[in-house]
Amino acid sequence: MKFKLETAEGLRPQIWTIAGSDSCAGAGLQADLLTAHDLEVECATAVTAITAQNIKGVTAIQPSSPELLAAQLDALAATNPAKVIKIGMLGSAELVRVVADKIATYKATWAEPPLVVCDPVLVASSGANLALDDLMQALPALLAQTDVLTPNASELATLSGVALNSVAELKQACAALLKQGVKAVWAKGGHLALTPKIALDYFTDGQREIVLSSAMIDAPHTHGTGCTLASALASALAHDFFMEDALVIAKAYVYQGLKQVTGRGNLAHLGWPTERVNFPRVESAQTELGKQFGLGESWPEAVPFARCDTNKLGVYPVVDSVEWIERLLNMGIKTIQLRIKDKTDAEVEADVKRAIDLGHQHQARLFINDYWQLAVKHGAYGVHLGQEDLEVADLQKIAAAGLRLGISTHGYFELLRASQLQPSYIALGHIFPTTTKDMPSKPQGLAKLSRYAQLMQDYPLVAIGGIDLPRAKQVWQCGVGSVAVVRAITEAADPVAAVAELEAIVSQ
Ligand SMILES: Cc1ncc(COP(=O)(O)OP(=O)(O)O)c(N)n1
Ligand SMILES: Cc1ncsc1CCOP(=O)(O)O
Ligand SMILES: [Mg+2]
Repeated sequence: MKFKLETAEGLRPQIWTIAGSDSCAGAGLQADLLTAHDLEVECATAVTAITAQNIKGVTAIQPSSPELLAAQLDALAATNPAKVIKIGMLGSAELVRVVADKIATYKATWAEPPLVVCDPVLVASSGANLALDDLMQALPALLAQTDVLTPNASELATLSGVALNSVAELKQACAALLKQGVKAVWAKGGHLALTPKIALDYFTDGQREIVLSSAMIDAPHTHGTGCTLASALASALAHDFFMEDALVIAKAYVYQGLKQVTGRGNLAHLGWPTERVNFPRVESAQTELGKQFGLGESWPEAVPFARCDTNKLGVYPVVDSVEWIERLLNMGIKTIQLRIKDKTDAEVEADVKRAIDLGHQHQARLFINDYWQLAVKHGAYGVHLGQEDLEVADLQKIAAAGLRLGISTHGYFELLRASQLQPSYIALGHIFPTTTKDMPSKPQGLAKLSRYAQLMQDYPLVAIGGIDLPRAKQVWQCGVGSVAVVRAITEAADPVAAVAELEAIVSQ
């Protein structure tokens, strides 16, 4: 079942597009509206220009007056404050100044300052040059208000003054824009000569670098891809996805649309992306492209792990003592985890060994959290590791010993990156608020969970975090194969009844 992505008030989040009208509706505000609708946000518009164009090019432009643009923005600000503002074509320096001034005010005065995604439409993908010299001069004021800039190769080269003949120059160009006050740059590689067969995108905010790749699609037309990508990014950010998640959603949305460019040459708008083939590959320090980009973040190499004997791992208690392991195995639990925190190997070894032995006796899938060396040493069914654990664990050893591996993930990006390691299961969390573990992020909720489950429907998936008995049914309806719980069992007045109730839910 797919749950709706909506605000606490039951509304679609609000975004704005400040953009030009494209008469053929493949790009500009028309593309933004179609994208926003597909990605389940409400999109208000402030029109910067009316253009006459088709996929062959732009034949006329009539910019809005600065007063008219300002009036549109004032009208929207009064009743529809935006969570994210997407900026597209701004036909003149005066309009750039109006937008930069207004956004500076919103950022300074709104209770929830908007995020700004700016697609610097200097050259449309159809080839028409919409840039004006004085527009370039006005741009720095807008760049200073921009959270993510989404230039294509030629826009990036023009704005930074750096030719893009190498990875080093691409990075240099992005660094130059960060210096101008842009918080992050997402350089779109669709037109990059560096990797002709791969549509490669490079994101940096000066702290982290993300490289996403997809096979290049030989589409007859790419009109509107830039606008669509930026508005898809804005839409995903409006749903509170992390930046890295929003990037992969946007790239997948454009990719699926490009595969089905319409007979008239416009990108297709096909709804929320759900098919894994349309999602990009996440490059890492170990991959060919990752090496080319000098990605530093340590990330393990992919190794094939033993598979779980089922995709439906069912009720999955996560407990911190051998006593609980024994009690629950005696109740018939078949998937279980020993999760002891903050002790030395020597302190936990006896408990780990005892739990593993009990797992074998009951023919249960016994996972050890964190202590992977002890799990290997004593032959556990599997190991559970989080994102940070992956940076230090030796996955080759875990795989070579025939243990299963479960990995924690917290969104699309981590899910895709984890799936590239082909673990035995993937955990998705935290779904609801929890007091059991300090979580740096917000709970994911059912709407996001149902989308992850749809994307990875052939994979053993485990949902975790704040799942109590009343919520377990809805979590199960999202399509996961397992419900992992701590307090729902350990703090239940009657743990036997709680297990029975959970078992009844997962057998539906
Ligand atoms: C099934 C399952 N999912 C997630 C976790 C959390 O693992 P991790 O992120 O490594 O955090 P700690 O549990 O180690 O605090 C888990 N243990 N089990
Ligand atoms: C270990 C862990 N990882 C993500 S949430 C969580 C704790 C889940 O505990 P509870 O079921 O009591 O909310
Ligand atoms: Mg851990």
